[in-house]
Amino acid sequence: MKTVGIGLIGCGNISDTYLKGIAEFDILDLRGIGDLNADLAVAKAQDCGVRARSLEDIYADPDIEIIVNLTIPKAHAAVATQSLMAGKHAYSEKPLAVSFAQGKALVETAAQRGLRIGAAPDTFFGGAHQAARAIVDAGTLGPLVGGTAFFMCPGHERWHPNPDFYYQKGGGPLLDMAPYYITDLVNLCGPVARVTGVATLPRTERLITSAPRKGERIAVEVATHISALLEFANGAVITLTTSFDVAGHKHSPLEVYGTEATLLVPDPNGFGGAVQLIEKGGEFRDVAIDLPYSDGNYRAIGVADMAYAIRNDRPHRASGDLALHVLEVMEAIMESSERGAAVTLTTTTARPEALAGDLVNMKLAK
Ligand SMILES: NC(=O)C1=CN([C@@H]2O[C@H](COP(=O)(O)OP(=O)(O)OC[C@H]3O[C@@H](n4cnc5c(N)ncnc54)[C@H](OP(=O)(O)O)[C@@H]3O)[C@@H](O)[C@H]2O)C=CC1
Ligand SMILES: O=C1CO[C@H](CO)[C@@H](O)[C@@H]1O
Repeated sequence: MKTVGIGLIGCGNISDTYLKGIAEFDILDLRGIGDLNADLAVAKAQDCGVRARSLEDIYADPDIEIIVNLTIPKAHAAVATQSLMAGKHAYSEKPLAVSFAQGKALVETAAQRGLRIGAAPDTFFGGAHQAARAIVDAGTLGPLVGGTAFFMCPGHERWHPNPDFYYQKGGGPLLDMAPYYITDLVNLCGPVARVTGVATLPRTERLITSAPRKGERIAVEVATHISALLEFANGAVITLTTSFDVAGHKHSPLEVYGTEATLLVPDPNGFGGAVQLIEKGGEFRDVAIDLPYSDGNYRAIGVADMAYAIRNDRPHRASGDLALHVLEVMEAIMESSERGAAVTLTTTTARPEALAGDLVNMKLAK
């Protein structure tokens, strides 16, 4: 099958993971990397044995079909729009955009131009999350009733070299981390219909404790502790809390309850981990994970899926519609907090197809 040319824009912290991931999928042909900071792109290219190019050059290259956008959230929409205007399919890191209106415009632009738009997270392709999905699809849980989703930590200024964006519009624990949780929940339970949320901002300033900017302070523009109730279209009600203000906790990342059984799902910011099941009257047991992509970090599999989808003329899974729905859920949580009332969503989305049908010899190859 003809490979798909890839241009990568944004050579910061997460780019190494993508460069490794892109190299793992035969369908992807990386044709160049670029960054606003051209020196950074050159240094990264030298380290990784790839080619640094100017942004203009990447947008203009007819052999590049997909632009992978690893810039900070505030730049996602502009870079994706420019990619689409240059006739390229666009795949962005999460969130799709910093507002629902921006995300909607992107999805519309892609449709008008007959191009694809997609976004991270792609961790739901992971073997553990696909195994959890198979349990739900088999009906083992019975009708879904509810669940919990928790991401809570003391904040990313402890380790990220340039953590400002986590405290600006498009950041905060909700837009930064909830995409993993909400996307996996949609993968398992289907779309969300209505949300209620309460968001707080316990600290207006954060102290960077990571190198090289240790000691600098960041002004906080967004809520950093948010609790929400997600009412799914199928009737399940799931509690979600995301926080950058919690020293530690002992909740599981994701629990899904049905009338017949409870499913424990591992951290959706990863591809693997233990999936556990307890059926009524039984004991917790580990679910066997005999699916691929559970033993490492396969970020960029969503890009590979988009590339195969282009060649095989089928929908891609980490789609613009899915990312837009997730973005609307997050924005609605904030709106609910401001208004003190539940907010009904305007979008819905189909669950992404389970992975098995596109695997050949246990590798994504269709
Ligand atoms: N860090 C992580 O562990 C993970 C991050 N992500 C996501 O990946 C994205 C990037 O994160 P991360 O790598 O940490 O961020 P970084 O800040 O480390 O890197 C982002 C890079 O993008 C560049 N950039 C900003 N705006 C533009 C633009 N308009 N055109 C071209 N380049 C631009 C920045 O340049 P400059 O600094 O000069 O502005 C910077 O070099 C975010 O959406 C984040 O949520 C996802 C998973 C994990
Ligand atoms: O998306 C992300 C994945 O997890 C990291 C923390 O562990 C975040 O910083 C990041 O933005």
